Amino acid sequence: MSLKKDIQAEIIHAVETVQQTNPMAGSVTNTVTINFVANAQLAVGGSAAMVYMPDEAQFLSQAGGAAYINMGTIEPVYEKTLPGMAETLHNSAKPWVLDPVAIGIGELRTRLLLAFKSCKPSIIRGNASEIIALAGLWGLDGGTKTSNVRGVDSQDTVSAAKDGAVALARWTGGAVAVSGKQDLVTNGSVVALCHGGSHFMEKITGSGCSLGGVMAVYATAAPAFIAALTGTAVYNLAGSRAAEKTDAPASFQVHFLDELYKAKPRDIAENPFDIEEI
Ligand SMILES: Nc1ncnc2c1ncn2[C@@H]1O[C@H](COP(=O)(O)OP(=O)(O)OP(=O)(O)O)[C@@H](O)[C@H]1O
Ligand SMILES: Cc1ncsc1CCO
Ligand SMILES: [Mg+2]
Repeated sequence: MSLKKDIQAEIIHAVETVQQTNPMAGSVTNTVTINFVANAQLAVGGSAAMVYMPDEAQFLSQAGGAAYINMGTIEPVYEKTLPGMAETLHNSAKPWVLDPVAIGIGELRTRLLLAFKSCKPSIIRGNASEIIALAGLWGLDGGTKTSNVRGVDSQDTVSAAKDGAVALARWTGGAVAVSGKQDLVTNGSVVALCHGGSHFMEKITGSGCSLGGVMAVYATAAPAFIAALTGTAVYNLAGSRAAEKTDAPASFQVHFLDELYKAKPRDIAENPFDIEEI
């Protein structure tokens, strides 16, 4: 079988396993999009739980099959919550997803993101500006501390983040997913370019945050690269289908959740992507 066919078979297996087993992936995630993250995790067949406190994060890290840390809005308590949570996940070889939202803003976020370097997130998911900036913050090739981060929305192209994504994946030994008009997903030796989605995904907040939460759900059932690809594929599929049903963002968000829920394993695996071995 070709590499692409192998990957598609693994995607089907990941989707079916999640739909059959309702796995829990706990999150510490931002207060802007927390509800959308939970709803997206439920729509693909997972179970969601969101916490803030250190002991609760420890509990979820052990109870869940994977976990999600999203840095979008941080609180002083996160200084106690997040480093311990990331260490527990790393030490217990539990898959975890990091979304370095708003990297570059503020001293605490920078300190927390630096501390995650040694905890090697299984999947790093971000838009292009965030991936370039994280590779720079961690001192890896392909990153630059002067990426065009301005807030939480990307100011860079996905292709500009390729070197940083590959360097991050080689550091963690996991996968990196860069979102945008096309999505780039890599494990450091294979780069997939994934197509689909809709421009409306830029007009609703949290399409990226919720994608990170969905990747954590798939990471309970599949290796990091497959989990990242599966999340990316179901988002592109559901986004394209939702855009056929509406011409405005609020109803797009409703249709999008419905299409996440309705997406079939084979259709997800067959959503278009190209593979490059590097
Ligand atoms: N112009 C576009 N066309 C098609 N799909 C898109 C487009 N922009 C974003 N997407 C899709 O939207 C999802 C989120 O990507 P995006 O880059 O907007 O994340 P983000 O900036 O981190 O979002 P947020 O921070 O609001 O959660 C991905 O599935 C991506 O494929
Ligand atoms: C808008 C916004 N601000 C902090 S987190 C967040 C959600 C999208 O990343
Ligand atoms: Mg984001």
